[in-house]
Amino acid sequence: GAPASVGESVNYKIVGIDPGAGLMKATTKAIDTYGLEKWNLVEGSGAAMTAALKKAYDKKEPIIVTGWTPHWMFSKFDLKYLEDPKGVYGEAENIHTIARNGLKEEHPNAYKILDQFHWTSEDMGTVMSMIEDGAAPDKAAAKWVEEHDDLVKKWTNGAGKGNGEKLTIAYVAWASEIASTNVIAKVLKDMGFDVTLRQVEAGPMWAGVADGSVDAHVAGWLPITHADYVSKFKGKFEDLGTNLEGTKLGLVVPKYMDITSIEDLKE
Ligand SMILES: C[SH](C)CC(=O)O
Repeated sequence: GAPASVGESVNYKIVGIDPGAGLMKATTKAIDTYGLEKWNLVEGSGAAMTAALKKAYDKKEPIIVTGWTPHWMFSKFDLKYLEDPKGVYGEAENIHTIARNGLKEEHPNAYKILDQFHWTSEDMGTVMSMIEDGAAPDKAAAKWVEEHDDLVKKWTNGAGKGNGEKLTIAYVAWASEIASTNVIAKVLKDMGFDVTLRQVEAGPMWAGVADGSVDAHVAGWLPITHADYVSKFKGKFEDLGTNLEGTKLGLVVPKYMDITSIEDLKE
């Protein structure tokens, strides 16, 4: 019969990640905005999405995933973002460091280090790739910190020692945040803080900072991606500004697929 449409070739499925991610909300909006009524967004996790991507890619099979930059998948696989002519996924965004109210007064040295934490997509990509290549996240972070003493010294500049002060940092198991969270945790530990990392979903990550059970997270995708969490917890956190600039979200496919736009999914 006629060659399968792209929808038929992937059973009208977009392979997503954890439901709390802003990327999932944006993709649900894209399905509606582009009139993709036959399509379904499959919930899962970052790891399940990359596993499905690898499985399809290795067999040169069609697949559409929710993707973001920075991510190691762009260096591992030959991928492209589908054009988003209706601008559902917005423009380039940034990642912010978010602290609980009171952190500055109670842990001024930790606050200063978190406030000064700032690196590039390339830096994050290096750590992400080490982890993807099999390094334990804390070992990859330690190696990167050791090799970037000049930059790390800017983060700790003017901050005193932690003297065993306890800090809890939450994160979601997105490849990007596994990398950044382990790096900042290593720097804080080297400065003498007793750091606990707590892996949670996106909602509980923001809620933890708001209720004070979490001291900070370095996973605030703003201004649009986490806008819902910002409005939900308005006044109950302090935004310390960006720790990384120039992120991107969207639908991602292997370059061997001959579609170029989200519009191409509509038959
Ligand atoms: C999956 S991106 C790292 C962040 C988000 O979509 O909430």
